[in-house]
Amino acid sequence: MKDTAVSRESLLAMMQAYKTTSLLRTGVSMGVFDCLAEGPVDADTAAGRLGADPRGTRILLNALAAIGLVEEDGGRFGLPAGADRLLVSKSPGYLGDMVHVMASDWEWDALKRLDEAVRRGGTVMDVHAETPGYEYWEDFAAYAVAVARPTAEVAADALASWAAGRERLDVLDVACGHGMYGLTLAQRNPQAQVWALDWPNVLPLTEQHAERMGVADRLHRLPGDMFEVPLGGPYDVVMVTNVLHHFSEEKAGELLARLAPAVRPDGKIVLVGFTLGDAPPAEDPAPHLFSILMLTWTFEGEVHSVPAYDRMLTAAGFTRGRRFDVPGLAFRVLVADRTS
Ligand SMILES: C[S@@+](CC[C@H](N)C(=O)[O-])C[C@H]1O[C@@H](n2cnc3c(N)ncnc32)[C@H](O)[C@@H]1O
Repeated sequence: MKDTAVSRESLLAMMQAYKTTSLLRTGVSMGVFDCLAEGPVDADTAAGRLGADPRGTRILLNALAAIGLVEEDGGRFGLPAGADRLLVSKSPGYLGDMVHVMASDWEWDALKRLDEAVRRGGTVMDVHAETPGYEYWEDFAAYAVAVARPTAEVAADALASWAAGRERLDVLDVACGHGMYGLTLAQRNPQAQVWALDWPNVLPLTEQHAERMGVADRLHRLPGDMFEVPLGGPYDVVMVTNVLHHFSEEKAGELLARLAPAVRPDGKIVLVGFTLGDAPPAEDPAPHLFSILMLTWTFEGEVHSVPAYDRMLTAAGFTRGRRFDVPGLAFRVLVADRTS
């Protein structure tokens, strides 16, 4: 049986977990893993390549070795299995960019004020996830692709046979960020046209991804507030991914009700997000840890349950969602049809 007792060791590890985060973030941002990608080197050589101080580099490399992100052997430092695939920027499985999101000052500064957010029951930040044009969303759009792409593939798979039979596939990607959800549909379906809705400061990033994915000629911009901007349409697919948890169930439901008339009668809505299940928090930690970020960073946001999503969907005029899991990630994809 798993030992769940709180121990001195577990508490001391928790108190210092931020050091691990800082080491990973520094290793990525200074290019340490790229510098070691060609093979092991000593600290002085690494310092020369990084343009950093030899003493600072030696201390950093030994600390990275202490947490297993680098291997040390006789004073030479190299990459262990996994780091070569996940932390070297040229690798197709590169995950390092996510430090600019998950280990960013934006998130850390918000979490420093968790106690105040708990007392108030929502954000105390002057600038936060609901601030129009928040700069964090530019970093998110630039760097969160590695996690979004596999989830977008699951969503595209879920729609594949239905989409293939359609002459048109007009897609509205609401709060699109990087745009991976709509852009993946465009890559898979040559008839697809994608309308990308987000704040004006984010859409240039979406356009860059569209260029890279070869679908920029089928991307259209809808800059503005998703609660106010004219939606155009109607659309065959409306995608609302990883944004409803910014709001209470009531406000998220209002957004879905606003979007519903923009969906063609035989169209579909696709939701993506963490979902809260019935398992105790210790058995399914991801949604609870994510809700902590929402508490510090939004007025009323938190992770919703699948029944809550179904309530919002049916109240807005959709069927309940068909649920698809994403291998290795805690996201769920929900696909629903219009009923009215
Ligand atoms: C967590 S990101 C989700 C991005 C993408 N849909 C995904 O699934 O990864 C939230 C996005 O919502 C956008 N956003 C937040 N509030 C918005 C609003 N009121 N109107 C338009 N976009 C908004 C942000 O700019 C950001 O790009």
